Amino acid sequence: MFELSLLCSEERVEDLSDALEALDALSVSVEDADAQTDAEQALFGEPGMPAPKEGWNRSRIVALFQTRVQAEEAQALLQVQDFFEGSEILALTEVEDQDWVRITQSQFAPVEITRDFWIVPSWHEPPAAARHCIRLDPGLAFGTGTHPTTRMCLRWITRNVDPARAPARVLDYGCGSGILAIGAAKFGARDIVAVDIDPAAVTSTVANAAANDVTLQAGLPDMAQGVYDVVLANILATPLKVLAPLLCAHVAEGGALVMAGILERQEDELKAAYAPWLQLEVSDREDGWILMTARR
Ligand SMILES: C[S@@+](CC[C@H](N)C(=O)[O-])C[C@H]1O[C@@H](n2cnc3c(N)ncnc32)[C@H](O)[C@@H]1O
Repeated sequence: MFELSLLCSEERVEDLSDALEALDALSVSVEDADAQTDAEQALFGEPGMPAPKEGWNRSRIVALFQTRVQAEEAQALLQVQDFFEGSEILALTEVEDQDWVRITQSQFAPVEITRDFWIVPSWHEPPAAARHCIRLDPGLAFGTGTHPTTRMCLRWITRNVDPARAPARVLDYGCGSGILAIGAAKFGARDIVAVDIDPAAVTSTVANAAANDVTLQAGLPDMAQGVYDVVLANILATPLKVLAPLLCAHVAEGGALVMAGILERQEDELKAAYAPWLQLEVSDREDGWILMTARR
């Protein structure tokens, strides 16, 4: 492929971008020509909202073409347009073919939860020390083991779900990728329900469970019925407060509630919200996040 880049003022960005698209560019991107210098301008936008400005004072437009002929034709045609005045061609260069799959995959290394428990993408060999291992690829749903909240829940599982004891009934409420439910299975839980309000998370959980030879039931929150020995909920403080009566009602006598997604400064408000049912305590901390647990 071939990349044509040009420099223009903010007023010319729209006309030139439209023209490049009309000339069969595969993609057109606009960036600050002064990025990484003292003259760099910060433009802040909200996802899904129109850009705050069409471009920067000095904008660099980069258009990608399938062939050199297309890129050269576009360059020649643009240069004779009146709206090209004041702009300049920066370069026309060939873009090397890249193995994007390999480049993307190389960014995801195995994640260590404890010395012998790892989250390992399918394209990696498990580390030699990994006695327990979850095979998980980054996908649409949250939960690849890289977030402190997920890691704290998994560490709790390693310490408290015991393969030698009776099969534990576990509820993963807000399962995302299903990582906690699968982690519980790896440590001996045998009766596992994983629920999420996001149907894409349910799909992801089913696929990840199958890839790990784990049997569980996954579905929307209504699937959670009755009481469980362990209730895991890594959501966020506000929904956790709203869910307090529901989550507590799912904790069996002698069972444990394990919650993450809570910032250190939210400890007291969570304790107060759960006080009518359970006494929460902080049992782990990482990067400003806390793990709050309670026993019935
Ligand atoms: C932070 S992710 C946690 C994913 C995974 N359990 C982990 O520990 O990495 C929170 C998940 O909770 C789900 N969620 C948010 N509010 C929920 C609610 N009220 N009921 C059920 N699931 C909810 C989200 O869709 C998301 O998948």
